[in-house]
Amino acid sequence: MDGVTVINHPLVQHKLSFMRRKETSTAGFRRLLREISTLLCYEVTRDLELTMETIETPMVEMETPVLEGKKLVFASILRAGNGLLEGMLDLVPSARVSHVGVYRDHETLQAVEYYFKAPESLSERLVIVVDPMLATGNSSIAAVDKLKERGAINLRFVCLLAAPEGIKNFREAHPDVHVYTAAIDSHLNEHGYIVPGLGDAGDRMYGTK
Ligand SMILES: O=P(O)(O)OC[C@H]1O[C@H](OP(=O)(O)OP(=O)(O)O)[C@H](O)[C@@H]1O
Ligand SMILES: O=c1cc[nH]c(=O)[nH]1
Ligand SMILES: [Mg+2]
Repeated sequence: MDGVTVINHPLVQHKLSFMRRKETSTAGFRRLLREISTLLCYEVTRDLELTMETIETPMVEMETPVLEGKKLVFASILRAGNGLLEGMLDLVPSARVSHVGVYRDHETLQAVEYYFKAPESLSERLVIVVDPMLATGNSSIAAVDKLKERGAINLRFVCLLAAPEGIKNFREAHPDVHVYTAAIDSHLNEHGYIVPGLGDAGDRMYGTK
């Protein structure tokens, strides 16, 4: 599918299967999400530009590659995005972080914004937006709208599960933003939940209902 990468690494698929199981505990779900996010981070950053830098090893001077440009930004869509954020920061500890507070109204399925904070100079940084679930796409579309409004121009979106409806809506709204997901599920049910899915990611992470 154009503009969408499915990350089918065996470890990602294995961990995702455990996250889907309804008997997986809150602690287990959180741990798996953190583990899986490091693998997703590895994939979403695999084509980052490098530049050569001169360093001295204990033996000699050498030219060696380092990441080019300003520190990247992880933009977490609250709350559930924080589960992906933590593992990504394990891998890229110097990244900047943006928090985008958006929840989905249960009746209308529209995104309701309640918080936004981002580092300076978004326009000069790669912004990797993270949220485990892409269902209708309303939340991620609203989050990317907001980040673009604040200057972001180079964005990628990473999730765990996507519904075909959400991918279509998101790609129509933001054709310039590549989507990375561990799986594309069958459909949305009448309440806007992904089927077969894994339930409500935020509730499963934090033990709320
Ligand atoms: O694509 P959509 O139809 O917008 O649905 C996906 C959104 O729903 C969930 O958040 P939720 O509203 O449950 O908020 P939470 O993370 O605080 O639980 C999920 O983490 C996404 O942000
Ligand atoms: O299946 C879904 C849909 C939206 N949000 C979730 O957490 N799960
Ligand atoms: Mg939720």
